[in-house]
Amino acid sequence: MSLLPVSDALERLLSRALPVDGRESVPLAEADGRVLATDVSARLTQPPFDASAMDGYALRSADALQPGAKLTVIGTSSAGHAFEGAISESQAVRIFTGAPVPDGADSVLLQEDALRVSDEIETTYPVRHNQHVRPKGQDFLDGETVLKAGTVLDFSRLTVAAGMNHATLDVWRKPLIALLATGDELLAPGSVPGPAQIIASSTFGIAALARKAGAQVLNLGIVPDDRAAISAAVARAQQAKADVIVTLGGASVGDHDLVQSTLLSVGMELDFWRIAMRPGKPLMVGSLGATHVLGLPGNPVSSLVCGLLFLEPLIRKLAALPAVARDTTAETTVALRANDHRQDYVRARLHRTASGKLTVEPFGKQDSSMMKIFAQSDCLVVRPPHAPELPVGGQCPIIMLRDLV
Ligand SMILES: Nc1nc2c(c(=O)[nH]1)N[C@H]1C(S)=C(S)[C@@H](COP(=O)(O)OP(=O)(O)OC[C@H]3O[C@@H](n4cnc5c(N)ncnc54)[C@H](O)[C@@H]3O)O[C@H]1N2
Ligand code: MOO
Repeated sequence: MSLLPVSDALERLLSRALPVDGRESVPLAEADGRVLATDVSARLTQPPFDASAMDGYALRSADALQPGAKLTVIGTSSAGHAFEGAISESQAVRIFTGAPVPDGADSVLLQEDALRVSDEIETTYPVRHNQHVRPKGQDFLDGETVLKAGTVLDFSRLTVAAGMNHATLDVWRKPLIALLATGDELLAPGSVPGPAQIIASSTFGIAALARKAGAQVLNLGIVPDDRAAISAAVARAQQAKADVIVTLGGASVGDHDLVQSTLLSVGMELDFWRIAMRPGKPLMVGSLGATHVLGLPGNPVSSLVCGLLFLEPLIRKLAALPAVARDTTAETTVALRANDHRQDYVRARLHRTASGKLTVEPFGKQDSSMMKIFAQSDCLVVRPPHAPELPVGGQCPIIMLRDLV
C-alpha cells in the first residue's frame, strides 16, 4: 500500500482551499483576531488640535529662549477643557498633557522647569520652538488609510481603529467547521460508560483547535456506526453551509469504519487517503461540492496531530490568516532510533537550559490512544521517513504544541 508523503498531502489540501467569500460587520470588542475585508481610513484627524505632550506652561518660545524669563499665567488649558483666549508677549497658560495649546503659544515648558509664585513663573531652563507640542494630525489625518484590507486585527490595530472613530469593522466571515464523532462505543463526558464504551474526547480538542485557528464550530455530536446516521449528520453539515466537514474515527479499514464509503455514496470526491505519518495514517481528504472533507483517525492523539498539521493550516487559509510557524529545533537528550517509511511525530517534553538551549525528551511509549502523554507534551519531535539513528545531543526538528513557560 503506497502512502502519501505528509508534505504532498498538505500541498494538495491547501492548493484547493480558497479564502471564504463573505464579510460581516463586527463590533470592535469582538474583532480581535479577525481579518479586515476592507481598507480602514481615519474618520477624523488625530490629534485634532496642537496638543501639549507634558504638564507645564504653554508660552511663546521667543519669550523664554534663555532661563530666567518671567511670565504671567493668565489661565488654564486641561484635557477636555481648552483655554478660550490667546496669549501675548510675556504671558503663559497653565497646561496639562493632552490639552489644546492656546492660540499664540508655540511651546510648552515642563512644570519642573518653572518656579511659580502666585500668577507669575520664572523659567529655569531654555525653551525651544515647538517643544513638547504634538502637532495637529501628527498621528493620522482625516481620510488617511491606516489599516489595509487583509490585516489581522490585534491589540494595537484595534486601538488605532477605535482611535480613528470606528465602532464596527468589516471582516471576512469565519470558516464554518462541522464536526462529527463516529462510533457506537462513544459517550459524551459525564456519562456512565457501559462495559464496551468509552468517552468521546477528541471532539473537544479539535473544536478548541479549530476555534483558535479562526473557525466557527458546529458540533454535530456523536453519530453511531451506521450509514443512515452518518449521512443524516453530513446532510445537516451541508444545510448549515459548512466550509469543512471534519469526521472523527471510522477512517480505517475495519468492518465498522463506514465514514469514507458513506461519504462516497452521498457524492464525496476522494482526493487522498492514507498518509506516510505516525500517528495519523488513515487521514482522508475529499470534497463534497464546495465543502472540504477531512476524515481524521479515531485515536485521540492521531486526531489531534492531524488537526494540528492539516486542519489548522486549512482553516487559516480559508480564513485568510497567515500560517502559524510552530517549528524550530532542539537537542535530543535521548538517542532516537532510525525511522521507517512513515514520518513520525514523537510526543516529547521540552526544557530550556540556563544558557537558553532547548533540549527535548521524548516519552518512551507513543501509542496514539494515549491522551495523558499528549497533554504532558510540549512539542512533537519530527522524524522524517528513513531518518537515521540520532545520538544524544543531535539536533532534531520539533513542532511546538504551546508556548514554553
Ligand atoms: N487493519 C488495520 N487496522 C488499523 C489500521 C490499518 O492500517 N489497518 N490503522 C490503524 C491506525 S494507524 C489508526 S490511527 C486507527 C484509526 O482508525 P479509525 O479512524 O477507523 O478509528 P476508530 O476505529 O473509529 O477508532 C480508533 C480508536 O479511537 C477511539 N475513538 C474513536 N473516536 C473517538 C473520539 N471521538 N474520542 C476518543 N476516542 C475515540 C476508538 O474507540 C478506538 O479505540 O486504526 C488502526 N487500525
Ligand atoms: O496512525 Mo495511527 O494514528 O498510528 O495510530
